Amino acid sequence: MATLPPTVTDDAIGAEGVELTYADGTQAVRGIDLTVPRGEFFGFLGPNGAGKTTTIKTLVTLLRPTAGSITVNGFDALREGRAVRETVGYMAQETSIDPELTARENLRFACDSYGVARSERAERIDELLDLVGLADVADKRADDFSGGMKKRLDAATALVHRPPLVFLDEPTTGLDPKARNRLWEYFRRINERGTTIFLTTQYLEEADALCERLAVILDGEIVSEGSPAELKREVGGEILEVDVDGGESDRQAAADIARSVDLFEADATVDVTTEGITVTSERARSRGTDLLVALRDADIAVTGFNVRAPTLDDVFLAITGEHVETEKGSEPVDSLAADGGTGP
Ligand SMILES: Nc1ncnc2c1ncn2[C@@H]1O[C@H](COP(=O)(O)OP(=O)(O)OP(=O)(O)O)[C@@H](O)[C@H]1O
Repeated sequence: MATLPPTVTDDAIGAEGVELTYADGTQAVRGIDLTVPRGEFFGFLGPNGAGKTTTIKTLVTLLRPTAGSITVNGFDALREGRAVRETVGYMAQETSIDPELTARENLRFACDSYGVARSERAERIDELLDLVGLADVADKRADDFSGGMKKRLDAATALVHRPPLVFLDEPTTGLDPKARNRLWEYFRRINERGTTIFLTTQYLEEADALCERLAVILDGEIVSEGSPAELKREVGGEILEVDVDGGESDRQAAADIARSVDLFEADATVDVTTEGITVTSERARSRGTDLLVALRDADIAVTGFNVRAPTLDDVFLAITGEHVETEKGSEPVDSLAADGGTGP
């Protein structure tokens, strides 16, 4: 591991009142307080443009905050930027690997950049190739790799100096589920070795599967924080989904009935969806059939009915008023076949 100062706190990241306003006046980050304990797998969620990447860039000292204080691995990000950079790994959204070089050469180059001692390089590189399942293709050019393999190599280059804290900015965007799952395995493994992980992702099931704790950022401010289970509890009950035959006016009429009948608590939420309505309520399960009766009495044809526990997507919807956008309009860059066959 990279050397930490002798008087480190138990926190990998401590940020207070951090603000970042770009030169054109865009207030991307507006007063963020954040604590990430050492060893935690932490997730940072938010819609596009909410300020996730800007926050990461201030934490890794690529951007200087307009206000506030940041401590990373016990170092002051404003006064000890170099020490911060030496003790963190950063996997940016844009790949940092050189397609002309082999996997091994890319890692050698990263060792050079991070000043890894020559005597340690060969062993370190072999260990990382093994960790991310690229040992078999170590001497092939990265250009021939699938999207998933490139991302794994990219993650490995962020780890050559054995940083105790790694920032992963949307590391699985555009990958198919199989390649994504494979990366999750490696991230879990890195975390189990004691590395603190700060992850941003647009895939809520990814955050749910990996993260011990999450913060949601909206318009440059953290609006919610907690474990995935805590955030789901905040949604307030279960989700009753009712599919309704007919058009928008029928769905609207169904929603009006759900709001007017005395079945659900006052703060239950009723939303119109493309298929019908959803009711988020502590009584979703116990009063669901009563709602069906009320809808039938109003001559509204119900074609489907389901009660389920909230997901992080429901959390996101409740907090931001929108579902998470996933692919940003792009096709997955990976394919099942292209990612197979290497590593464990
Ligand atoms: N160099 C820049 N100059 C001016 N404004 C910027 C710059 N970079 C980002 N922004 C703006 O700052 C805000 C936050 O952007 P940021 O990239 O941090 O969000 P994000 O949550 O990471 O979004 P995404 O998921 O799309 O990457 C946005 O309004 C964005 O347009």
